[in-house]
Amino acid sequence: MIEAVGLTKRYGAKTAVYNLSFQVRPGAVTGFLGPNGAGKSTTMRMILGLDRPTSGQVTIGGRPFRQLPNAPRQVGALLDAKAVHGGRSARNHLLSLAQLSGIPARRVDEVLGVVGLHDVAKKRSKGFSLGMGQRLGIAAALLGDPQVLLFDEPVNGLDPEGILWVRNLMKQLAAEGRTVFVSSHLMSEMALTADHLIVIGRGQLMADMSVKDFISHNSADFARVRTPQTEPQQREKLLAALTEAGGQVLSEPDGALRVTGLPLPRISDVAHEADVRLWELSPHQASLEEAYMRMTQGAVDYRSTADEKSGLMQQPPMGYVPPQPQIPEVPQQGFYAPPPPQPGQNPYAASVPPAGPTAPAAPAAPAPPAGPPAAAPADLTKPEDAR
Ligand SMILES: Nc1ncnc2c1ncn2[C@@H]1O[C@H](COP(=O)(O)OP(=O)(O)OP(=O)(O)O)[C@@H](O)[C@H]1O
Repeated sequence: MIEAVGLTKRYGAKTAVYNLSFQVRPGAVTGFLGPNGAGKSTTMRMILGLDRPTSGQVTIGGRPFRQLPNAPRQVGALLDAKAVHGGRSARNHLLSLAQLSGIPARRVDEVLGVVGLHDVAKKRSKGFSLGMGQRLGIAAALLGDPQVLLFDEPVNGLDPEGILWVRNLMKQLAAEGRTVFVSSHLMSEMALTADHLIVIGRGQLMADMSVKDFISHNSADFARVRTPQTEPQQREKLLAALTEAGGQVLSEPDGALRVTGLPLPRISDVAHEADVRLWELSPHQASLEEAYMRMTQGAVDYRSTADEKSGLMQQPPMGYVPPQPQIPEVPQQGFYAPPPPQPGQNPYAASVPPAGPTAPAAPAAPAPPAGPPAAAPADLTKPEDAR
């Protein structure tokens, strides 16, 4: 087991890891998640005795790494796949590591086979692709057949087949009773690989729970509700009415309201009672990636801004009509989100047929008036919120 207690690391004025306490247990894959710069690599380096904590401590099986007898036989790690002497062949690189730890040479051939590098074992590693380098790093971690394994972003640079291979390897190592600690910044990958999650942001613990719990806490259903953009007071009225009715209401960046805790028919009733017109009422399910981003959004170091293309914008040619998004028709039982109407149009005169198996066929809708079609965002008819 890996155990961190009050782990803190400062580099001058920069606090990379702050007061981090967690346990990584054997027999499970524990995902270590956090955005870029969250402190994952720093934590891993401290676990491996490569960086000294400013305060706190971290132990493996009750001892700091540097006090473990024959540590390479107990702990294997992939930290930086590029930390290889490029002039050496894959086999020679592993052989030199094996000799340092008293590991027999035949083990080198075994691990080369496990990671699929047998055929290129004699090639110099400087010619290796990123994915091959990752495989070589994983081979080095497996060399001593250790009980504790740490992998820092092991799927970086791997193709889909390689990613699946790493995923299965992690699971297999955990099923053999080993402690497997794997960092990533991708929630989607960890949801498929890990049993347990430790999430950090700006060096601090944000979540420590099983993947199952993370999913059940964070993939709740919610409704998106939109009122006419031209009448902001309607939105405020609805927000107050929904809160009063017991809903939890959050504002979305595009002005819509995200409502949890109230079923869609109740939201419709509340809006009707408050005399608020709705332009959208649609069911959604929060994705795990989104839940993770919400959790860590205040802890992101690098944020992009919109590219204003100062002085570089080209005028579209005369007569250019921008392509309109194709909106797939995904019927939602009983609900649909009509596109925002154009000024002067009736928002409910759209040609969407009523949903439900017994609904009569809708009469053919009249052709829309000439002019630009309504710019409906593609998410309006999606069952899940993919943004
Ligand atoms: N040697 C160092 N000197 C100064 N600052 C450092 C040093 N190492 C890391 N940091 C800073 O500490 C913070 C945490 O870095 P770290 O590499 O641990 O994050 P990470 O979660 O592994 O990020 P990434 O996913 O981008 O690799 C960052 O702000 C980084 O700039």
